[in-house]
Amino acid sequence: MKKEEIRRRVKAQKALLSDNERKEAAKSVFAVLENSVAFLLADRILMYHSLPDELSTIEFIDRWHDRKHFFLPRVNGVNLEVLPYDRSQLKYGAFHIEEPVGDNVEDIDNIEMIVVPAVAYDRNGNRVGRGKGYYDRLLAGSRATKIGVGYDFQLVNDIDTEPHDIGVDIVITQSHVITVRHRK
Ligand SMILES: Nc1nc2c(c(=O)[nH]1)N(C=O)[C@@H](CNc1ccc(C(=O)N[C@@H](CCC(=O)O)C(=O)O)cc1)CN2
Ligand SMILES: Nc1ncnc2c1ncn2[C@@H]1O[C@H](COP(=O)(O)OP(=O)(O)OP(=O)(O)O)[C@@H](O)[C@H]1O
Repeated sequence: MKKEEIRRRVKAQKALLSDNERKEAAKSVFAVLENSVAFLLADRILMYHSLPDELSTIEFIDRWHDRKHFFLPRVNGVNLEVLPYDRSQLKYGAFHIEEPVGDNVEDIDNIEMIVVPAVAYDRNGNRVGRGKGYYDRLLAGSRATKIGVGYDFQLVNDIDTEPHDIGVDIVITQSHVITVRHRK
């Protein structure tokens, strides 16, 4: 399926969710994540600070921030920078997403796990984002374990990929956990 078509469909399905469905989905997806070997082994983890239409990461970050080193992305022009998460030091940035402040930019090589937001994933770990290529550019330089999380309907049958697309290693939704094989 074409990326534009996927974006349109997922947006329509998100609009139908109740607050309770949103809450329950985030709870169960992050419960799977926190019990995964990959998460238990990782200390330095790049999360995303959720937008209202994404699985909420707020409760999860709150729960674990004393025990893991969390990082968040910050938009800088066409690129994402990675900075340490500090709850008291967040500011609304581009796209009205809360981002870290300061100049403590982390080298992406030091990140062991990345929870990658997306509009949709398929069973081969391909992803469709919001169409600006931020994560494709960031992930191109990283060997971290990449985890995609989303609602069940964000797992789609197949995604038309382009050469610059970088996929994820694991996809977690409420009803599915997919470990992608044969990734480069
Ligand atoms: N929570 C979160 N943080 C993130 C991302 C993300 O997808 N989710 N990003 C992932 O790249 C980067 C920010 N990129 C973004 C790109 C577009 C839109 C956005 O709201 N797009 C509108 C379309 C508006 C427009 O075209 O300008 C939309 O999707 O409806 C948001 C974030 C970095 N941080
Ligand atoms: N590694 C890269 N280097 C330069 N440009 C890139 C790279 N990856 C993607 N782009 C550009 O970014 C634009 C958006 O790509 P695409 O539609 O695949 O984004 P996306 O995967 O949906 O978004 P995101 O990665 O932000 O979640 C494309 O025009 C593409 O040319």
